[in-house]
Amino acid sequence: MRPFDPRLLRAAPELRRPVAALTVVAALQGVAAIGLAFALARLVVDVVSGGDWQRSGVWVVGAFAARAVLAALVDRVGASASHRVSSGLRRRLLARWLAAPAESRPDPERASTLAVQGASAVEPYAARFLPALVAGVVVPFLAVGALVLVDPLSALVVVLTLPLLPLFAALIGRETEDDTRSRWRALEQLAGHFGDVMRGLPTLVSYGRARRQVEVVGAVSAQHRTATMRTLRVAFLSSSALELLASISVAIVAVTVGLRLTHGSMTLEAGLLAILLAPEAYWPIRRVGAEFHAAADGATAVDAILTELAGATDCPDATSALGPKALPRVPSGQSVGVEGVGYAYPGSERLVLDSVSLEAGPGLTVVTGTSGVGKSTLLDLVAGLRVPTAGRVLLGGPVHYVTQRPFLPDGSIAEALRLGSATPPSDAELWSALDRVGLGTFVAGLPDGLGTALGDDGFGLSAGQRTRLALARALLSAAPVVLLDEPTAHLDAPSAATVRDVVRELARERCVVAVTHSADLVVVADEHVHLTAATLEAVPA
Ligand SMILES: Nc1ncnc2c1ncn2[C@@H]1O[C@H](COP(=O)(O)OP(=O)(O)OP(=O)(O)O)[C@@H](O)[C@H]1O
Repeated sequence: MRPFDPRLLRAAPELRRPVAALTVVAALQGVAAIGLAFALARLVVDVVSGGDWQRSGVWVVGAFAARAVLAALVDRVGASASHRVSSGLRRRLLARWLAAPAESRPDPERASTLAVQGASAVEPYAARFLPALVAGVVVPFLAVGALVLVDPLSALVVVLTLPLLPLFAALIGRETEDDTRSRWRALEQLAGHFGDVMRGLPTLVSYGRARRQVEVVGAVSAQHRTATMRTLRVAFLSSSALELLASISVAIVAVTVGLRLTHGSMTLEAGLLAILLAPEAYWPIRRVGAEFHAAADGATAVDAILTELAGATDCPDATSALGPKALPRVPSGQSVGVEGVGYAYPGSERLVLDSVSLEAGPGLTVVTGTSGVGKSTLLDLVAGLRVPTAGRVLLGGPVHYVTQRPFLPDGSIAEALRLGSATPPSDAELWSALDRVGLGTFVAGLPDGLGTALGDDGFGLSAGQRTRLALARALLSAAPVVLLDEPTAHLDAPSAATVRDVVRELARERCVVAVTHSADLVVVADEHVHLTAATLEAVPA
């Protein structure tokens, strides 16, 4: 866990300007702090000696005002940079995961922890810790420089004691590192377990096992709480240690100044200046220590996010980087070629597919096979979502893939339908596609029609309605290759017949490969291939 990782400036270019601005503002803050010390010392001397104290008073007020304005500026720059950085990192993480084949994506718990809490944890890091770090590097140099001119002996005391602060901070920081990591692990576990429980809640309730899960979630939360308390303890200890060290150092300066004032070997103004300037050298470093603990999660998250992004290829936007583009093309637009493909899931030696070959041209090709034989895996490979361990996939053009559980975004029905089209279809086209899949009357009967909001992942629709909505989306897309995974699953007989007609219609001008268990769909297919444990066999019509 490094206080600052230069990779962050490469991975989040939106941070470069704020960091440059913060460096300039930190230098100005240093100048204002030194100016304030000079003005205060002058004011005291003027008051004591009966000089022009009003003029020094104006300087003091001016320096205070400048410090306040600069502090507000730091807060503003930090706050706006933090929002831009966290959303930028989140966007890049998602683009990376969408562009990568399924095998090289992190598991869902890690992905959600990184993209949600991880990216958010970067906000205090960018908004508070980075400004403190920049000030911690710039201001002490200016303060010591001014002190050298005013009182070299005090400057020597500061130069000798100042390095102890970062040294102590680094030693305590090493302790924090393990605690913060274990806190993140506990958080990932908690997020993953909680997600699993929520998904499986209906099953758990029906088997009477829900109560047990409350205990398990409680135990994982307790682990997270213990790790958090440990981190906080170290943070408080660190702040106190740095505070004590800085106070002792300033006290040494004050004692040497006091002795020299008593002996008359130093003027009152120089003595006051030395006592006022010395803390200016320590406080920025103390603040770095305090903010580092507040932003320790952010530093760990930055490290994890940058490591994750380091595996990224150049992918300007998520959709364009999806698999099929990268795959070799076959001459005809509406065709798919699978040549000797083999596939084993990550972490498993077992080949789900072994030397499978398939050629599909314009028209409807259905793939059948017993449950679990690898049909969906084959479609994932053709869609480019997974990378074959052997052989290759050739594609005629962009692919539109309707999975068994199609994704519907949290938005309106119109947005869900327009998701798969490069040029957004008109409302009339949306209605026509809905009519063709038999959903026109249902959507027209909804209070907001096409504008009706769907919940996350199509919440509010039945499984069959979701499948038909996804099929309407396939109709609206211009992709010459359409892959369908069990398009007639979850449908009653009349709806299945409607979907069969739509699939046939799709197959008139495109290459449609449909995985199915439905004999009715097999009957209307142009080609039928049957996947057995290790191979695909053409079935005569
Ligand atoms: N994420 C995964 N990790 C490991 N193994 C998997 C994973 N997904 C599927 N499998 C295994 O791969 C094999 C093929 O699964 P696949 O979903 O492709 O079968 P399928 O023929 O489509 O089945 P169905 O007709 O029931 O949908 C199965 O034996 C399954 O256990």
